[in-house]
Amino acid sequence: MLVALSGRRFAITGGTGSFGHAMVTHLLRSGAAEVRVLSRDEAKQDQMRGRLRDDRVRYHIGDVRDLGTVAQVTRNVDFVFHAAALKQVPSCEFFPLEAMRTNVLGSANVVEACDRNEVGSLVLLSTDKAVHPVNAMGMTKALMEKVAQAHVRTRPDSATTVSCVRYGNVMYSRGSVIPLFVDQIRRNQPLTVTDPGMTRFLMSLADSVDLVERAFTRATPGDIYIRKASACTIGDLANAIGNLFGVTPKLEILGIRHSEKTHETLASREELRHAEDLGDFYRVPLDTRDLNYAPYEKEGVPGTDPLFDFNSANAPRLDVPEIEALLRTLPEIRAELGTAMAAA
Ligand SMILES: O=c1ccn([C@@H]2O[C@H](COP(=O)(O)OP(=O)(O)O[C@H]3O[C@H](CO)[C@H](O)[C@H](O)[C@H]3O)[C@@H](O)[C@H]2O)c(=O)[nH]1
Repeated sequence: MLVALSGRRFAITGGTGSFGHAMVTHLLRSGAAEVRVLSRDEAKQDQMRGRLRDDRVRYHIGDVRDLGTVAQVTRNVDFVFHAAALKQVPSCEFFPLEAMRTNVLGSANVVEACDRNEVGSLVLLSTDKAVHPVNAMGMTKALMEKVAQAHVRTRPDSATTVSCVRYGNVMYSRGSVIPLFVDQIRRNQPLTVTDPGMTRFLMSLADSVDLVERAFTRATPGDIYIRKASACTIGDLANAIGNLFGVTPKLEILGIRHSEKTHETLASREELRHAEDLGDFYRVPLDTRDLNYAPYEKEGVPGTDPLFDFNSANAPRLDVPEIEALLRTLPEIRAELGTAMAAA
């Protein structure tokens, strides 16, 4: 139960996406007084309205690219979670300026609106692809983090605590590889694996929501919260999904896709140098040193970088049975398995 958050008012940008939707559901269960959902797609809002049937949710059509819209949605709310983004790697690659407009300028609007409306806490959703970015999606998310931090540096008197949470892959999110593999198994098709040795962090939606809650209630301005997620290889993931459905899947190897990394990084070694280890999480605090040139040239901090980043190759590695167990906790997989058993 979100004791600190119960009875409060929230706004969520991108509230109809997988992550936003899980957050809205969690906040309603935890006693939120009002949850405003800002998103562009009226059909998805309508579906969500039908599913949730809760008068505490208020739906706003609009785009984070418009400051006026965001300012209106964030008036008189206590907490804002910013999840709206262009997050498909290929579309951001083809249209990097569109990614800039939504992920960077849109995020700047959200920060500005929250500051003006004196929102208590704003949490921005980032991704492992923002660390040492190789594609436009990751680059714009990295800049989003910088926009959030620059705000904290330039407006230390702001009433709003601005922080970021950084995630790896959220399991079963829309358009991601797990629902794709499940669908391929259902259709009796080979599983299209890019590279069996490729690794990704795995996080359930429930764990993701938990990290946002922590940032809402405990972050200090400029923090980046990172969960120490476990990882797996894509080959093991394919086999684990096959096992769940009682098949030995055929793999069709595609090769690494455009602008894709073999391993993802959640925290760079430069960040780990000053990160606070909170058990299940890292807190990367803002470097608050004055950025005027004189102190920049003269004031260093003693210390050495650790040798390694925290990445999906050296993170705790889940084996096939462990991946199976994790997959079984997902409501979507349970529903799929129930249907598969009923059909058998
Ligand atoms: O047919 C496929 C599709 C994907 N993969 C592999 O499966 C892994 C996960 O792929 P996803 O497409 O599910 O996820 P990505 O890592 O490409 O990126 C996803 O996770 C990111 C967070 O890290 C962002 O949220 C992003 O929008 C989202 O697509 C990757 O190693 C990918 O190569 C396959 O093997 N076969």
